[in-house]
Order: sequence, then C-alpha cells, then structure tokens
Amino acid sequence: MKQVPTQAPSEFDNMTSTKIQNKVGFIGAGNMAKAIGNGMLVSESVKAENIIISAPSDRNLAFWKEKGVRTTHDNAEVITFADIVFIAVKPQYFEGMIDGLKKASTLTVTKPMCFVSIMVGRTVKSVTEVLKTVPGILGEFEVIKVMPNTPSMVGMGCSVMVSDKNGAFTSVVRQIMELCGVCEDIPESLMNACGALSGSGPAYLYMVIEALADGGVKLGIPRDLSYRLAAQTMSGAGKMVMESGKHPGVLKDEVCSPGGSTITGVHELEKSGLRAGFMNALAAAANRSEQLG
Ligand SMILES: NC(=O)C1=CN([C@@H]2O[C@H](COP(=O)(O)OP(=O)(O)OC[C@H]3O[C@@H](n4cnc5c(N)ncnc54)[C@H](OP(=O)(O)O)[C@@H]3O)[C@@H](O)[C@H]2O)C=CC1
Ligand SMILES: O=C(O)[C@@H]1CCC=N1
Repeated sequence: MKQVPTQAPSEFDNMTSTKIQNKVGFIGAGNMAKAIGNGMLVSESVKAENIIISAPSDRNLAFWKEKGVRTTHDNAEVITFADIVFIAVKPQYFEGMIDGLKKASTLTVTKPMCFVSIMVGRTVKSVTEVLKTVPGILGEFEVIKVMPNTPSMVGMGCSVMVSDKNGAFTSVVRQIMELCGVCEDIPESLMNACGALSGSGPAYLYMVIEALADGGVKLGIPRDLSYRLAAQTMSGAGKMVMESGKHPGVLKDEVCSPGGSTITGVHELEKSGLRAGFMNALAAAANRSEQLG
C-alpha cells in the first residue's frame, strides 16, 4: 500500500527536552518498543548509549542498531544494564521469557529496579509475582503498568499508567511516557477498558480513515488525496474536541446544517449502527484483554 504523504509538522518539534539519566531497557523490540524508544531518542532525552534492547531474532533489531542503541539476544543483559526495563513482549510469551531468565547463570542484580509492563491483560500483582521467581533478581524492584499506543512513534501517544504514587521510579516513567505524548494515571480496575479505548483505538480509527478514504475514492477523489483529507480531518476533529472545550455532540451539530448534506450522511451512519459497533468493539477488546491476563 502506498504511504500517505503528509506535510504536517512532527509533534516532537514542539517538545522541550527533559534529560533522563536512567538506563532504559526493552525486552522485546517490536512495534510498541519502537514507538516508545523513538520518543526517547527523537526528544534527545535519553542518550542512545543509555538504551538497550533485546529480542530473540535480528528481525527488529536493525532499527535500533542504526540509532546507536545497544542490542542483544540476551534478556539477562538488559536487566543487568538498565534500571528501568520495559517488558514489551506479547503476554503469551511472558512465561517463556521468564523461564529463560531463571536459567540465565549470568544474571545477578542487587540494584533497585523498575519493570514497566506494557503487556495487555497482565496485572501488576501477577507480573510482580512472576518476576519474584527469577533467582537472579535479588534487589528491590517495583512494577509499573503502562498501556501505551502506537502514535507514541510520532509524539502523539496516549498512555495510561498504574503505579505506586510513592514509588521511586514513578515520576521518571511518567516523564518517559510524556516524551511520547500524554500519560494519564488510572486505577488498575480501568486498565482493560482504557486498553480497549486508547491502546487498541488507533486500529479502529485507521479503519475509519480507510473507510472515509474509500468513500472519497468511490466519489472520484484520487486515493492519495482521499487518504490525506481523511487523516487530516480525523486529526483536526480530535484537536477540536481537545481544544474547544465543546461536547463532541455540539461540534457535530455545528457541521450539520438543517436539511443539509452532513445530516443526511449522519442518518446513514446511525442506520448502520456505528455507535453500537464501537461500543461492542471496546467491550470485546476489554474482554479479550481479561482472557490474555
Ligand atoms: N501494538 C500495540 O499497539 C500495543 C501493544 N501493547 C503491548 O505491547 C507488547 C508488545 O506488542 P507489540 O510491540 O505490538 O508486539 P510485536 O510482535 O511487534 O513485538 C514483540 C517483540 O517481542 C519479542 N519477543 C518475543 N519473545 C521474546 C522473548 N522470549 N524475549 C525477548 N523478546 C521476545 C519479539 O522478537 P522478534 O523481534 O525476534 O520477533 C518482538 O521483538 C504486547 O504485550 C502488547 O500487549 C500495548 C499497547 C499497544
Ligand atoms: O492487540 C493487542 O493485543 C495490543 C494491546 C493493545 C493494542 N494492541
């Protein structure tokens, strides 16, 4: 598929950089690790030499090597090097990853550490209990749960975080997430719901962009232009909700002239069950997160 060209300035251009001295590691080097790591690197808040990342294969490591980040296939090396370690593997692979750490004869750490779990479904308690079974992790550690999203890659991330307010690493982890966008504190009871909304949400909204663009193409708009118009319209509508202080229903009403074209389109969307579709999608995603935990 052709990439959608854009002239939009990066959100990173507006950021003031906060210097973070901690050594940060990632176990797992895929989409989400890249998105958070990119935020740290582009904002120049964490030096590349203070970051380490591991994955079993080389598939995703080239991206990091190019940026001067230390890479390894050994998860124990990440824990030995870093004091903040993001667990960025799929939840289904967590136990396998832990089994590897239990067997790692090179792993003996006594320093205070923080593990940031971004795994969908896994609770702070369950991650803490599993990490406690690793004999080489001998020091005190805290576990922070973060549910990020992939727009972190462009500084427009929306993360939620569950942490101990008095934890030694809480504020620096929040700072890291804020390098990639916004980060809200939530109670853990809302984690799967927030994951379904902001964690999974980009996928649903990309589908909306695709659908709007297809609608445009059907009406004769060239595809590239159609994607640009759809994406910018989505971005502008989000900004209006954030900045105007108006209820989204009021903003919708401002677009719908009486007897006009938009209300005619709104009627079709209501007939298609759009709102119920989104509500059902979020409920299904939250339910699946629960199962994965
Ligand atoms: N993608 C998203 O939008 C979001 C994802 N998340 C969470 O983030 C986590 C990662 O997801 P995502 O980045 O999309 O997944 P990816 O599949 O893109 O990446 C997973 C990474 O884990 C690596 N991996 C697999 N097994 C191990 C292991 N034993 N030790 C070390 N690394 C391992 C893979 O290695 P290799 O490179 O060799 O394949 C890969 O680099 C998941 O837990 C997910 O729930 C949370 C919010 C949003
Ligand atoms: O689909 C998933 O499992 C992950 C969690 C939130 C977004 N992606």
